[in-house]
Amino acid sequence: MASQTAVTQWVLDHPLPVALVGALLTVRLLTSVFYPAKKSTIPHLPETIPILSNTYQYMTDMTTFLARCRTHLTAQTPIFQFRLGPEKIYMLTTARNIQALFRTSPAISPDKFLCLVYEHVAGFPEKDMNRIKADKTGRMRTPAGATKEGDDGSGLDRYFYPMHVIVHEHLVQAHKTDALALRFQSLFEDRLAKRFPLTTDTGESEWITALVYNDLLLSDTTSAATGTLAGTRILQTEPDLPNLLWEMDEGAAKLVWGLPKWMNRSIWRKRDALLAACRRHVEREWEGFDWEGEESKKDWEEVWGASVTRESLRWLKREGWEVGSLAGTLAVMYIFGSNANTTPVVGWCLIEILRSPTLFQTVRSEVAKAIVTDPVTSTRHIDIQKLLASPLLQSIYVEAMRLHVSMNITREVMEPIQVGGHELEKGSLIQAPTEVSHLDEGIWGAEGHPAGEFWAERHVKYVERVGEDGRTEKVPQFSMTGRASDWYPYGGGPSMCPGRFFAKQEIILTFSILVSRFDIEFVGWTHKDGSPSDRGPQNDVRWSGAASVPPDRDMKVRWKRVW
Ligand code: HEM
Repeated sequence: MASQTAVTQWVLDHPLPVALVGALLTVRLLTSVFYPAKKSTIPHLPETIPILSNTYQYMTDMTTFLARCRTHLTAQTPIFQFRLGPEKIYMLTTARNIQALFRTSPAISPDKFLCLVYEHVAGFPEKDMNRIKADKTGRMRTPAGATKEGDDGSGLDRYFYPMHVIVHEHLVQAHKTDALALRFQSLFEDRLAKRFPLTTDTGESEWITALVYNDLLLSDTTSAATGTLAGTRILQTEPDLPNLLWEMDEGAAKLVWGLPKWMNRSIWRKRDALLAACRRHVEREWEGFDWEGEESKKDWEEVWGASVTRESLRWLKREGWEVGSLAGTLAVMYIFGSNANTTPVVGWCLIEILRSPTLFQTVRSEVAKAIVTDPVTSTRHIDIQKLLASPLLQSIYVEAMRLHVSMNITREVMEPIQVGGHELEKGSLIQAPTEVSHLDEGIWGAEGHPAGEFWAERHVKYVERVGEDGRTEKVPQFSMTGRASDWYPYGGGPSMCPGRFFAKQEIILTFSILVSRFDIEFVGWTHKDGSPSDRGPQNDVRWSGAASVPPDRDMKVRWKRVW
């Protein structure tokens, strides 16, 4: 009787795992009826209870699941399969297989995963979700499945292609990205000037003790990046926006796969709060904005921010999409998705630079080469193009992304396709976990610098060059030769992240501005609330497989602005 009560109590105390196991058992039963096992040469990921164990671990403990993937995915066995409930998933690695995944082919589509994001995270209304799900025509001008030559898809209700065109015109083109980077730089420096005012007597600010990640980056970088992409007006009318965004971030990875509302109401409430703020903004500003005027042609204006945001929303409205889809696009593509992925990487770059006094000084000298002084006003600024040319700074950026972006890049098999000598079944999913390729010792390991460790110079090589005086000298060069395909934090192929150029500029600019304009002293490691911690930060495993992974602890520093 006592043990029966204990079991009942355990069940009552653990509603989530119990409900999940119940649901999985049902799925298992239905699956064995509707999906009878077919013979396949692709090995299965071992598990104790068929379908259940792997699914449960995938949903509840991605870090351990990915650690198992790292042991099972090898050069000899670069692909295996497992079931995530009713879905068959192939997990794969090696540059060759990844390249196959990223090629433009009607047999492979990235849309299913994006649809999950639109539906569960961006909250697109049902009618619009049906339009997106019905669009099987891909991102190319010629619709996938076009039957006659010259078919340009006119007359079809397309979503992915027109959005692809807008995003590429306004985000990928170099002059657009450069304009965004300049805007970010000026908004970020304005924030810093307000927060760390220079005193008239010393020309420097007061010393301030603060947490690098939770105090500074989560507020000041977020405001500058949001102001750049989504405009500064929304930050004035919805001042709580940065908090809403980071509150939603706590559970966003769980939302993607459609976690039912009753299982975690607070995550849904936070999502709804961010979406509601964006919806209010769209409703408040739409009518008053002159959609034909001068402002509507600029690279940036304060109401919608970057032209990519304005043009995405303009297109959706013109094509009859509901206001909920406009708000979801603003919230998830241009506010949440961008901040939630760039900020953790900036955080890691800073943590690595500041924890080593030698690296801090080296980075400072490197950034100094990109500082330009105006001959008339004597004011200084950082020249972004010079900064981005630095081999060391690029290497630090690539290294932080390698170690701290963990995404299972997902594709759907639309037609049976051969990958790595195996035929993959139509209707199944393929995932390439960045965590497996990015931590591969054989690819990234170097003597004294194992793949799992941060090494600022991992992507710098020294090449001989004949100088102007005729003497041979060794100069540093940024290099990923031979391993570029094993680094894919931005995915690849037609759906490759179009924000990657801006993200790189934002990340390198942010840590360079802080390191060059501030004197900084390390005080100690802390928990997120500022209480002392006995260790430095590690990846916060709750984000594994789904995003850039933030640090689970923080770094307390004393700093003052010196210019
Ligand atoms: C470190 C920062 C970032 C990371 C790691 C990242 C990563 C990714 C990944 C992995 C994808 C899916 C690619 C695929 O399936 O092949 C993606 C898509 C996308 N990203 Fe990013 N991203 C970052 C920053 C940004 C920024 C700053 C923006 C916007 C300004 C952005 C906008 C988008 C959009 C619009 C898509 C969808 C593309 C499509 O469906 O064709 N991302 N991103």
